[in-house]
Amino acid sequence: MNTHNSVSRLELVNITKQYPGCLANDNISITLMPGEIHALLGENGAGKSTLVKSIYGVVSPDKGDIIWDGREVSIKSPSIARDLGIGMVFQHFSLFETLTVCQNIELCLSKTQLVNIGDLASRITQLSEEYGLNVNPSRYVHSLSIGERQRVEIMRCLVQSVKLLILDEPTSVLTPQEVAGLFVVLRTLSNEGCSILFISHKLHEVTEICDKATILRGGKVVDTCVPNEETPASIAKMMVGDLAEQDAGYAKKEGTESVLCVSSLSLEPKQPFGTALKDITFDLKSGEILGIAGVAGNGQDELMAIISGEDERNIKSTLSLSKQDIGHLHAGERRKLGMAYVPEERLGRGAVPEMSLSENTLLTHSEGFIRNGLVDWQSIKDYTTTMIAKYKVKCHGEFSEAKSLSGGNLQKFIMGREIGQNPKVLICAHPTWGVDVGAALAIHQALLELRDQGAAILLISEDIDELFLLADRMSAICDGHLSPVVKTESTNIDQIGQWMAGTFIDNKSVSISNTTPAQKANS
Ligand SMILES: Nc1ncnc2c1ncn2[C@@H]1O[C@H](COP(=O)(O)OP(=O)(O)OP(=O)(O)O)[C@@H](O)[C@H]1O
Repeated sequence: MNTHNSVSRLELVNITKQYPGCLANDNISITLMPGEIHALLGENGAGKSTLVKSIYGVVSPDKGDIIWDGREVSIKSPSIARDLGIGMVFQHFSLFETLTVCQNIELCLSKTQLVNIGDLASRITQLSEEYGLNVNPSRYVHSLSIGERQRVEIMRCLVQSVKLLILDEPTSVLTPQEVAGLFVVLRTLSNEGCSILFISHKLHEVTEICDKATILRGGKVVDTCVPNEETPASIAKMMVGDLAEQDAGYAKKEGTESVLCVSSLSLEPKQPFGTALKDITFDLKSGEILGIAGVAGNGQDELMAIISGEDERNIKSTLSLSKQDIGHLHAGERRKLGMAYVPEERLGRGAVPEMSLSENTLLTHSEGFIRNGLVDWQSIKDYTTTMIAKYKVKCHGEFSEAKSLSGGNLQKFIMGREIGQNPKVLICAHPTWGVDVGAALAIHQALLELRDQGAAILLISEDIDELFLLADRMSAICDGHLSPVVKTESTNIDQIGQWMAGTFIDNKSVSISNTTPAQKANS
């Protein structure tokens, strides 16, 4: 940490925010010095996002003071926050999909900032190289993967020369190499005097990068610590009270008969900057978890969309479920055959923000809740209530709108809703994105139980540690090619890391999209 002077960068004094029926922040006081990297920790629903939204002017606190560079300020809107030098990267990104990266960044800059910057596209390219972000200013946001969108959000803050950068779970969608790259960026910013407020559930990262941590529970500060004097386990204990048992490793299983077969699947991308799938062949067996690792933007989205039926193009017999061709069926028909699906984007694709949790349940449970052509609302409500209890989803009840849930709680709900259907095949991206340690353990166990009951689970993730923990067989995707599929026990992180960079592809001239500088150096 480089504390350039003794005046604090940001001081929060007794911040309090009440939502109907929920005291989200209860008299929270925190001080951040210039250059300090400060972690904000706590289980799902502890009040972290609400607090940082108050700093960024998205939420207005009912009570409390914000002192910025030694003077009291009232941050009534994000533009005021940005003018002060506060930048924020949200859990759910706020980018316009139909605009380019450059246009998106331009939108949040004032006229004066634009004049000072001059040629914005060149500035983005320059910062991209300086910080190793690999952000192309002319690409359309709709063509970018989640990981790439996050880098655009970070770029948006860098362009504005921020003095405080707030990151809400920045690493949950990044590969190990990208996380390492991000940490280099954060350390550089810290050395330049920029303070960083970092929300994360990945405690080993907190102990690695953060100078201080504040732990919230039930909207209150319950503890503070210096992370590198702690262990992930001791911090977890501060967060959730009694220590959640750490994942020590689960027994690997061998699948039985093939349930989902993908054979020689080649497909042009639907989006202009998407990735073509190239001759993908694999089978997913009953009673196994198959993990597919990959750097964001290498065909994962396209593969998930075509398997789930979200991409409605008819791929004929290249896709079969229990020996029945399903390439021509739409998503609802595939669900009826026993397929469930958890997309990586929870708000918007995994759940409709304005609908209640019960209504969201109905959307993906085509079977079971319709009787004689009528919706059986009581059964839907009962099912939703059971899932809320089972996965400890913090909300007011089945009637809560999806958008009122904290990110981790919505993820728990979506996972529970899909697992609860006892699907034959579960296609799932980032199952524990933004979920706290205790809940991640519950989701892991639910996935393993589902596997042990005979379900076939396809896990597509950038979290390589989680893939090694859960998957029985592993593979990697690069530039739309799928690597060989091997037993997890017979491979290691190095090999999968190399496959993620495309070393298995015969044609050496293949372009590796979205690789970080570190990966390029390795490949
Ligand atoms: N707009 C809203 N209306 C009602 N309640 C809300 C609203 N936004 C948040 N809450 C509630 O406030 C509490 C704190 O939510 P917050 O999003 O701050 O938690 P969090 O610590 O960031 O959780 P996570 O780790 O899951 O992101 C939760 O119980 C949440 O349901």
